[in-house]
Amino acid sequence: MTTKPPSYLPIVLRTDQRDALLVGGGQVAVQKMRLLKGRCRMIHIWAETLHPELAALVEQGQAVFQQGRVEEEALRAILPNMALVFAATDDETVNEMVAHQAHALRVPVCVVDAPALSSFITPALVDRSPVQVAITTGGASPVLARRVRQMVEAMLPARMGEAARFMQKQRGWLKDRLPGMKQRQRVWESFVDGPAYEAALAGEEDRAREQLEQLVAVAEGEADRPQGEVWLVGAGPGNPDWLTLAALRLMQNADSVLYDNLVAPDVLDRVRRDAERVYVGKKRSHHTLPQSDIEAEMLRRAKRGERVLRLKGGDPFVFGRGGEEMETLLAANVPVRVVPGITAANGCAAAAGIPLTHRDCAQSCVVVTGHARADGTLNLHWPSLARKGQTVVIYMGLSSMAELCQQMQAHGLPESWPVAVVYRGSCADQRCVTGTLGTIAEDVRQAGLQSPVLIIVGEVVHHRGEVVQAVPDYSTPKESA
Ligand SMILES: C[C@@]1(CC(=O)O)c2cc3[nH]c(cc4nc(cc5[nH]c(cc(n2)[C@H]1CCC(=O)O)[C@@](C)(CC(=O)O)[C@@H]5CCC(=O)O)C(CC(=O)O)=C4CCC(=O)O)c(CCC(=O)O)c3CC(=O)O
Ligand SMILES: NC(=O)C1=CN([C@@H]2O[C@H](COP(=O)(O)OP(=O)(O)OC[C@H]3O[C@@H](n4cnc5c(N)ncnc54)[C@H](O)[C@@H]3O)[C@@H](O)[C@H]2O)C=CC1
Repeated sequence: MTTKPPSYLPIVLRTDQRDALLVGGGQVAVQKMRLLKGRCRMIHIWAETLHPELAALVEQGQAVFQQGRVEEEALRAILPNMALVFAATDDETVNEMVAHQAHALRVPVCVVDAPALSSFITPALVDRSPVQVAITTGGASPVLARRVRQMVEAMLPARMGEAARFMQKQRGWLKDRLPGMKQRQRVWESFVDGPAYEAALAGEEDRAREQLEQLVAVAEGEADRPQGEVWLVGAGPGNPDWLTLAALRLMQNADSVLYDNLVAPDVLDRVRRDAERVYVGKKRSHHTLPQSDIEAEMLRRAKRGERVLRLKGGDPFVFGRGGEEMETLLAANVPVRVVPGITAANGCAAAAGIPLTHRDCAQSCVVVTGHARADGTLNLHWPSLARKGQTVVIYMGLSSMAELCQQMQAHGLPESWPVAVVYRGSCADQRCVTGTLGTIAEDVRQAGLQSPVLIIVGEVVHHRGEVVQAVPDYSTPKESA
């Protein structure tokens, strides 16, 4: 005969005015204590021995300790004062006895290693108080519950609790202003979907309040949709696992996204499905849209209320022209948020296993652009680049590689000076070619590398390690040299 698995109802129990009892003082009791701490009036711990973390809590007056073996009589006396009980000793018969007494007195009890004896079980918890997410597998797999918690942790902004508290504070006056519940609901939906929410998350109460007032005015039919915002966001070198949590959140919230060709398709896939996608290009010498048109497009969209995501490969402030875009937008009074991304120097170095600095050979690292001037020459200060003890990282340098290598040697570096060229670092089709100032131009030509590449010049290239690739479905890098 098969027994039906237990069913559980997740509810939210008020505990601040009640005490809780922990029977047992070991590692597992510590885990349960962390849940109770700050949520109950007092934690009572009954055990023979006490884990140092529990002892510290007793010291601080947040828990009281009763030392010794649990006794039935005394247990029955205190149980009715408890909101809940954990039986967490390593002695099965003791845990059973505690459960039995608790059931008799109808006090909720969790026996940590015996769900069958428990009237409740403990969920994994994501805490952004007052926002809390409890995860249960109904006892099927605590490790799975913990894994789900990790996923939810990554999804919820760190300061979500702050935004929730802000929203709570506004509910009183909002109810007076907008008596219709449907109307209020719509205002709150626009709030959490929009820049006001981002302001609340950032702790900018005044700005959030101002924007909420605007939404209310819109609901009352007294104003147009408020102005939008532009988010300048770095998408990193291409591996979607290397996006920041903030980038991912904004990608999920944007109304439209303006992206250039360095943004990997895997990254773009993570943008909200119904966001309008605008390709604004930028490959060497054939810009899809000139920079001024890109800026005008962002302005136009923000002015009509959109949350515009300007998604850039790498980092917006490292050779990304994010500085110019920010200045234009701010001059037009459009609010701008900037979220950094992993820039190609960091990303390609990590992906290729080349440290950018190393105590043995590189005390500094210089990043420069290898983008040539109209006359085809590079505008770089060679004496400060061609130095030992330093790593030089060149962005967009493929087409001027020959001049670069020649100038480095003309300014004092030996022909044997190491160079690495990384193509699409961190992406599934990443490649890395290594050589020297004397050979690399030919090595790269033979390997058939195209743009985009990042060039790393310096002895750190000798420290290159065969690192495990960051992209999970990726076998081994296609190698030459
Ligand atoms: C039924 C339940 C009763 C209860 O304790 O409430 C229970 C029971 C048992 N746990 C066992 C083992 C482990 N438990 C964890 C971790 C957690 N266990 C938690 C809850 C629960 N555990 C309840 C079900 C919750 C649900 O599924 O909904 C979490 C979620 C919350 C918390 O503890 O606060 C917390 C993760 C918190 C987080 O990280 O977010 C780990 C991993 C680790 O510590 O990393 C291991 C070792 C790996 C393994 O063995 O699986 C064993 C076997 C003991 C043995 O074999 O000796 C039993 C007994 C049994 O299953 O019969
Ligand atoms: N639910 C869960 O998440 C997990 C449960 N477990 C189980 O939980 C139990 C406890 O594990 P740990 O905390 O690691 O054990 P532990 O050995 O570190 O601690 C046991 C505690 O129980 C106390 N104790 C034992 N008999 C007592 C009695 N008669 N009266 C009062 N106190 C008594 C001891 O003084 C000690 O403080 C074990 O049975 C273990 O198998 C283990 C891992 C995870």
